[in-house]
Amino acid sequence: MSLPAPPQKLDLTNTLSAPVPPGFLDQDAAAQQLEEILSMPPPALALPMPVGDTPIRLGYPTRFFYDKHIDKSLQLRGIKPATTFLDQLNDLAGQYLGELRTNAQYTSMPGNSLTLRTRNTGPFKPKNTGVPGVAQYLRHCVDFSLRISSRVFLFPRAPDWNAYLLWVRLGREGEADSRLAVDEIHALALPSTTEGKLDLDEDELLYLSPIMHSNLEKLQSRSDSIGTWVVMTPSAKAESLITSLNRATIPSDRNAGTRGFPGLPPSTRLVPPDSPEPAWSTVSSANEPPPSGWKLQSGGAEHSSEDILPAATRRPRSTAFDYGELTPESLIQLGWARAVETDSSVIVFTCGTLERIAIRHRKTQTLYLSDLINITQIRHPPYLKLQVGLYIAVLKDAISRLHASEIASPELRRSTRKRRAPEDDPLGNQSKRRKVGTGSVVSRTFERPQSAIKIAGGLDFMLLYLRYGMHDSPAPASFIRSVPCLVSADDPEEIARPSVKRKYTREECIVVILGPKIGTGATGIVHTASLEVIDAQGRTVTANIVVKTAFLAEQQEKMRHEFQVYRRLAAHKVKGVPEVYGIFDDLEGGAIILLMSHCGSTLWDRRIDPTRPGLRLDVKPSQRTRLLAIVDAIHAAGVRHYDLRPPNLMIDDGGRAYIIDFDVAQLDPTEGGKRRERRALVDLLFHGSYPDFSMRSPPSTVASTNGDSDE
Ligand SMILES: Nc1ncnc2c1ncn2[C@@H]1O[C@H](COP(=O)(O)OP(=O)(O)OP(=O)(O)O)[C@@H](O)[C@H]1O
Repeated sequence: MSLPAPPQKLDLTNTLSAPVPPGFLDQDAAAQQLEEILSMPPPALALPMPVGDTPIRLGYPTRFFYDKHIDKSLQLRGIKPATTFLDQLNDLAGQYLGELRTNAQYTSMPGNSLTLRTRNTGPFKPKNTGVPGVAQYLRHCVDFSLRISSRVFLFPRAPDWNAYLLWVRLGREGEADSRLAVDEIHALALPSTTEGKLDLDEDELLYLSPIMHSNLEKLQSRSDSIGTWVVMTPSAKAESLITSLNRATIPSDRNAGTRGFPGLPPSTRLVPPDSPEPAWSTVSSANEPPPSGWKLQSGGAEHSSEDILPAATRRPRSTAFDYGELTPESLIQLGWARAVETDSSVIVFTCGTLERIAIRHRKTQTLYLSDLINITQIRHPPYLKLQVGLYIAVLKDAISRLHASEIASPELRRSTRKRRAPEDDPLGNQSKRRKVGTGSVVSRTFERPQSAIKIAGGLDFMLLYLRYGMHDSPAPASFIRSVPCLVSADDPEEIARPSVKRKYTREECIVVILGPKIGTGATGIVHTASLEVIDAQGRTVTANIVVKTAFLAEQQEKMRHEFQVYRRLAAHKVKGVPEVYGIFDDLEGGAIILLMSHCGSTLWDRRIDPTRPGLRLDVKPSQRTRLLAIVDAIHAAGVRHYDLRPPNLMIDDGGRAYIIDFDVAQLDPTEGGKRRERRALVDLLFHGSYPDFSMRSPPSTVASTNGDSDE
């Protein structure tokens, strides 16, 4: 069987010239034929067996760490059935298809264009294994549904059935974790240009109403995707999870376990509205009045007491993230968290054989679950028609919510954003953040506050709060120091592994408040953060820092190796690399974090005219000289970096240059290796020449210590 074509844009070139005049085509016969096409059962999925012996797990991805810190006003509070939802989707599809016939908009028999896969030729065998294979299968199955919903909802006057809507995996998240049998970031998307604008050509514009055009542009500027699809590989376990979703309860322990922690000043959050005219009646029949617009809610932690009780009093056996088994509860939590992050109203749980559709009602923080769908067997309504109704419902909901938020929050209309950066507020809201911590204790002396970093260097216990996007920790995570601060420790060679106390006072705690992500790499996710401690005079002193988080065992191994390299550099007093304030371990396991100084932005992000071929770096002569001096100092300390690329060369706000990212660096390299590395840096800085600008980090050679092996 032929593989599915990649998602196409509307191609009207062959059809523009010769639409059949209305009246010449039997509209009833055309509508009947389309119904027949939509009644075809999808083929069964024959997923190839994975090669090799990497076990794949139905576990919660590492995002679990972040999902424990969702703002209370956005968390799931209830689960209810939506037993009529599938019929409603069927009716919605029927309504739009009916309009096509009533308006005599069939210009050819649908079967002429939609014949490609109408014959049942046995099971569908995707090329890929695992979740990508299931995604390929689903894309194949719903190709007609995408074309038909594009036509009836967006281009009813177009003469043919080309797909405009896309069903995709969100690119910004990078590769899926190939060890997991679940991936929860598939969505519906509108095609966009490389500049992040709506991708519409002249022919498409011809058939798009000006109102719909403006709606789509606004939608595109808000978000690059709509809806949340949680895709699993088919198995008895996955089927049982989807089947038993309706019996899931809300877990009571889904936040970090720290108790008695200090509350942060409340932040004001704009909670986005539900649609005032939902495409589904299931939810509006709830007793609550429909929301009228954007609503302010206060978030922030609520507890406060003298003693802070850590989440655990012993270090975890392993700090590495352990996927664990998915349960119906955690599967729902996974879908809900992604829906909050992408501001989706619809969540589809699918494993290529069974499926459930869920609606997220924001106001009541409730998830409404449809009846179970058997993809190949469901006849009433048929699967393909159900999908047409679903895509229309998702679009209608997104557009209606767009209007509701515009009425209540006119400044959102002025959005000129081209493409949402990964960490832009996914709610599209302008959460007002107060500067945290300063002034909470009134100073009575004129002494200079002690440096926050110096004080933090002497403390072992840390409370980690998340405060950006959908995050506002209901409870902070408890972390314990596992290596010393390289700036203030008397003897950074000493590995300090403090034990965990039963309770801590506020003065004994470092408070770190994570802000948005600024980078991701092989080691982990990097955030800006604010660090706060109390000085000897009782004043709160703060510092802006950067925090790198590592979850999986191999990431943590890299991070600990990176720390050893920084320790060597600190011992040789090398300047021009990040100051490192220690690694801390999550007392509930699953994460370690490295605290370091902020070194500005990368030369890669600062390159001149990235649209033109060739690398043109924005680097001043004095910065070049400093970068070369830094690499000389690094080499003199007996370290070879091994990854001197533009994303690892930084310039801070004061114009000072830095070199970061030592996770693949090697100790005690050969002299020849150091010379070659310096020459490569000269080539990069003076000639913009570099082997492959899109190259990722070379594979880690952490175990070896004298590597010249990559040359
Ligand atoms: N100290 C810092 N100051 C400012 N930004 C930083 C700092 N450390 C990291 N970043 C940002 O985070 C990104 C990823 O960090 P880093 O390269 O250290 O991570 P990694 O996981 O080791 O990546 P790689 O896959 O390249 O080895 C950097 O490109 C940079 O944008």
